[in-house]
Amino acid sequence: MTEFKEKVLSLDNLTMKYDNKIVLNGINLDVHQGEIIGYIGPNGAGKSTTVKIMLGLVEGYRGTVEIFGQDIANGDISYKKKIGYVPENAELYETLTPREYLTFSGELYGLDRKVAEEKAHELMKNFELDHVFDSRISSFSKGMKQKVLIISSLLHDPVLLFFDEPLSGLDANSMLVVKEMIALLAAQGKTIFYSSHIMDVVEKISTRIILLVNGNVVADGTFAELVSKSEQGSLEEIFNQLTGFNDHQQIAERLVRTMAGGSKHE
Ligand SMILES: Nc1ncnc2c1ncn2[C@@H]1O[C@H](COP(=O)(O)OP(=O)(O)OP(=O)(O)O)[C@@H](O)[C@H]1O
Repeated sequence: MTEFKEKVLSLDNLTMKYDNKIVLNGINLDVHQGEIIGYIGPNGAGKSTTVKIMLGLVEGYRGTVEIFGQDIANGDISYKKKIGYVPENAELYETLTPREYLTFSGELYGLDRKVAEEKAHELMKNFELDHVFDSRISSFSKGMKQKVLIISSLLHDPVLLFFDEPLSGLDANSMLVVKEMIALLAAQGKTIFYSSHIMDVVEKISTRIILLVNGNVVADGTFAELVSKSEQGSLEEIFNQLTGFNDHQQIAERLVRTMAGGSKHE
């Protein structure tokens, strides 16, 4: 594999509070070109907050965030042109068609209208969606909408991609395509920051895994390094161990007992 050395992003003592509650507790992180970072952690750990800060969507943090060697607080937002983002909860303009929506988002990133439209059509074909290029997005299934979002994040050929649960709603075949595409993009020197709760996918695609718990990085390394430190066989087991979670069985039993409580069938 080609080795890329350039530092793409750097977090130095990144700290964030909401109403005096610490959400990020001094994160230090350097990410280099070509890395696929699996950014994982329990619900509420601070993953989306980190990503939104890097995208310039959340302010009020402390510490320094550098992207492409530039402090994002310096007022120059041109770094965003080289970033692609698939948010977890996306807002699509559903009354538009993919032709309209994708051409518009391509133009926002500075592409020529015709180029954006042709590229969007080509990418839709790759996802076997060209037959609905002119249908309203509101009529699409969840997986079809997710594909439009992924296409929208790729149109301007970004060098840094943030994917938050990108496989959400995709069928098994489409998942394979996206996973393979991520590996190819990284091999070309693009950098991927991948957040997901699907541990076996993160385990397989990431070149480096970062586990965030209560706003602290508690593990950072390749899957093999994490396995050798924790003596666990899967990322799911490592996650359970490092988040101190081992009472899933009792919780499930409590849920099922509570569910039956007060029911007429008793
Ligand atoms: N705008 C906000 N105002 C107040 N608190 C917030 C805000 N956004 C996030 N938080 C809090 O910050 C913490 C971290 O949230 P964040 O969305 O970053 O977690 P996450 O790791 O992405 O979780 P999940 O896996 O559930 O998506 C949570 O306690 C959340 O309630």
